[in-house]
Amino acid sequence: MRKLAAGNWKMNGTAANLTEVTALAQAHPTPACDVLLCPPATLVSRMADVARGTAIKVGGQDCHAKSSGAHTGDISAEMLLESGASYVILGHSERRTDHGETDAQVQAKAAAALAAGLVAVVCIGETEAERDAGRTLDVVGTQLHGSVPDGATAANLVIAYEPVWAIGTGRTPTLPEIADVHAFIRTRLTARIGQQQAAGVRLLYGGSVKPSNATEIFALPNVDGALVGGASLKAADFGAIISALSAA
Ligand SMILES: O=C(CO)COP(=O)(O)O
Repeated sequence: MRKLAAGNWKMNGTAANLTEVTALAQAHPTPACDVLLCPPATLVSRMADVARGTAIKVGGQDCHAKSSGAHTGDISAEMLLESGASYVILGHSERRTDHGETDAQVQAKAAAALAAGLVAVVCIGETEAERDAGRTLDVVGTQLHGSVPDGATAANLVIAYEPVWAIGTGRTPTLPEIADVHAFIRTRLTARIGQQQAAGVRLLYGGSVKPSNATEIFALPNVDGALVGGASLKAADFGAIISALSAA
């Protein structure tokens, strides 16, 4: 499978930051992995223009489950596609927290993304309290089961395991802990969509991935890339992560 280095710019970036995309494309003209950047919705179209003809793919950070209608402030999967996106992040823990998104809503959004022809990057992960209570696999399994839509395949689904307590904190699980959760996700995905498809779904780790820890994380079995927040904003940092993944 072709691995995936995905950047989530979250609510960061204006047109001035698109110089980072140009720099990244120049530094990595033919990466040995897929490269994705997900800017705020306001920048999707312009980033897609900048990235056209390069190895960089562009994605959204959320979409509505419906393709159009009276939903002020929302955007649909079809709109993202038309803007030049080929991926969309769904069910990020910040969406689940800030907007109360449930597994059922994430699943409906993911179904809409697949129907529109986007690749859905479905995010799952436990809180610190859930990990401390020994409930990590229980929580991750429930989120996975509830969030993956029917019709998901290796080609249209990516899963990002992002422990909530590791996001933006500089803390990460231990390497064996990451490997355990990823193996569990692969097993559960196999039960959900079958061995052939599940084997090809990219499982990303996310949460405080940096150039300094990327190589050891990418060496783990069932880690097929990363979903990177803060370190995706600068071409130098994200480029180093792309190099680490390309070498893995
Ligand atoms: O939430 C994340 C990516 O979606 C991870 O963010 P950080 O890499 O900033 O910890």
